[in-house]
Amino acid sequence: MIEARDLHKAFGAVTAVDGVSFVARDGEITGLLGPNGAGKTTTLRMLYTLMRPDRGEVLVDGIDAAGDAAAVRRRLGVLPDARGLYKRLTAYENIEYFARLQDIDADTRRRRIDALVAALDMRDIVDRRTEGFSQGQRVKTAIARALVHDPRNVILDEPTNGLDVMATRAMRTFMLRLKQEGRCVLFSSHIMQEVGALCDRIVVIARGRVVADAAPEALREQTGAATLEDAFVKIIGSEEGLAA
Ligand SMILES: Nc1ncnc2c1ncn2[C@@H]1O[C@H](COP(=O)(O)OP(=O)(O)OP(=O)(O)O)[C@@H](O)[C@H]1O
Repeated sequence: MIEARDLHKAFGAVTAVDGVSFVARDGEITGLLGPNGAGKTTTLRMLYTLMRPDRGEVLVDGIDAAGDAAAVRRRLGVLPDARGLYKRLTAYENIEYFARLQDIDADTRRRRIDALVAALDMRDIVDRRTEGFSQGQRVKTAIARALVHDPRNVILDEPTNGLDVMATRAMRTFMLRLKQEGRCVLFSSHIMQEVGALCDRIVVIARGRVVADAAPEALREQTGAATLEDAFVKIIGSEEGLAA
């Protein structure tokens, strides 16, 4: 379980995150949805301990990130916005390097990497150096690397960004599989259809604040909109109206 409690973050005069609170539960997919610049990446960065909040708390499986960041990191698998692979290493070596950093023994390493390579359908690329990889191939490698220590909680920053239709579908299937395994899956997106199709819960963020937090169907009903996309536009529109 991942919990954001009243998170705040400013960069000079820019308030990126302004009191964000929500809970992402185990066995559910939670979508953080918002327009460009809403504060999604900044929120996720605080959740995965890359960035310290100015104020507020992050709890992962009840552990306070400010108190024990290392324990929180062990419980998290993260696909950051910058996918960053070692280009001279093969995909396998990239994944294995992270497994070694987590002190995973050789047998377990091999077993887990084989399982991830099969699940992500990356047998044809696993022994290639990552230099020159396509966007989709990079994302797969970065996800396998993020999950090699078998974390209970998974944070994905715009996981389908730059992927083609087939790769996007495969990514969605993979996320549903993580959910079925009982993990807590939290991802960011600005694509309404994607969030609507996948999520048990949608947290809508605009101008650094949570403006809605509900199941997709409830969100539609609350706004009286015909489609989720209309609901989203209504929610964001009213927020901007309020702030103007
Ligand atoms: N390191 C930084 N320095 C200065 N400003 C920043 C920094 N990181 C984020 N911001 C600002 O904070 C705000 C929120 O940015 P953030 O990247 O969290 O939004 P986002 O919702 O992820 O947007 P997008 O969908 O465009 O990726 C923006 O106004 C952005 O310019």
